[in-house]
Amino acid sequence: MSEPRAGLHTTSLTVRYGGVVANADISLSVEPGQVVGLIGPNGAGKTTFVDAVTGFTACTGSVELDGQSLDGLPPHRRRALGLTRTWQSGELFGNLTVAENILVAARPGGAGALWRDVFGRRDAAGKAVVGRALDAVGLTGVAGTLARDLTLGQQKLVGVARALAGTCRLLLLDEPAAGLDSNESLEFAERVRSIAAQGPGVLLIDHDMSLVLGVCDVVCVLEFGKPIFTGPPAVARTDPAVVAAYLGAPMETVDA
Ligand SMILES: Nc1ncnc2c1ncn2[C@@H]1O[C@H](COP(=O)(O)OP(=O)(O)OP(=O)(O)O)[C@@H](O)[C@H]1O
Repeated sequence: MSEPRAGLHTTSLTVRYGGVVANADISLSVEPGQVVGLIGPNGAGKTTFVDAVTGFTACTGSVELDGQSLDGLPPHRRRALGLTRTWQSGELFGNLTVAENILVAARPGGAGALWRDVFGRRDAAGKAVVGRALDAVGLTGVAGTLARDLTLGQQKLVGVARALAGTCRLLLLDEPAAGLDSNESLEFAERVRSIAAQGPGVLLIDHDMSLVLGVCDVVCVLEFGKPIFTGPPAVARTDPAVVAAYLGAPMETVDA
């Protein structure tokens, strides 16, 4: 018998919203430790793909994580298996601390545990979860800060920390760099690489092409829900179909 395939694998994933085919026959893999970019024009189907993989929207085809089929599982079961995501809109609770924001998403143990967390009686296990998640995104000393008092860049990182807390085998980042300046974006790229180096595969959606083409091992380009290119960023930069559909002009490679 063959070994189960590690990582995320979709086969012929298709999503229809009425007459709109938002994802058409997408077969994509994200291996452990790999950063894969999913790019394309507005409305190309990127968020739909993340919604389908994470179980928030119905699809046909199949989704597999570390050899296990996720088909038919609700979002919380997929999350428990280590499939985690961020959302396009800033989803932090501004009037909770960073630690509380992380714990409300990651904390097993039901309402009693959550109640203790929110009212400050966090146990050692909860503190360790928060500490590990913040370390992974390089944020220190902010656990007790209210989320609304963080910079936008820090808020984005806390969103990622929240997705990493608990079990994370595959991280899906939906436009995590929107609103970041170029320095914050560079710093964010380093964080993405270091997260992948610790094990989980990362699927990155963003319109910041310097970030995506600089950080990803592979990019998949969608147009009208269909993959038109899957391959190395260096090739995507000048691929005629990618240039015509999305980039507008070939992109120069910039040495770090
Ligand atoms: N819930 C929905 N109901 C109906 N149509 C939808 C729904 N969500 C998305 N769509 C449509 O599906 C297509 C893909 O949208 P999607 O949001 O996945 O694109 P996107 O590539 O993420 O765009 P953006 O870069 O603007 O975030 C679009 O035509 C969109 O209008």
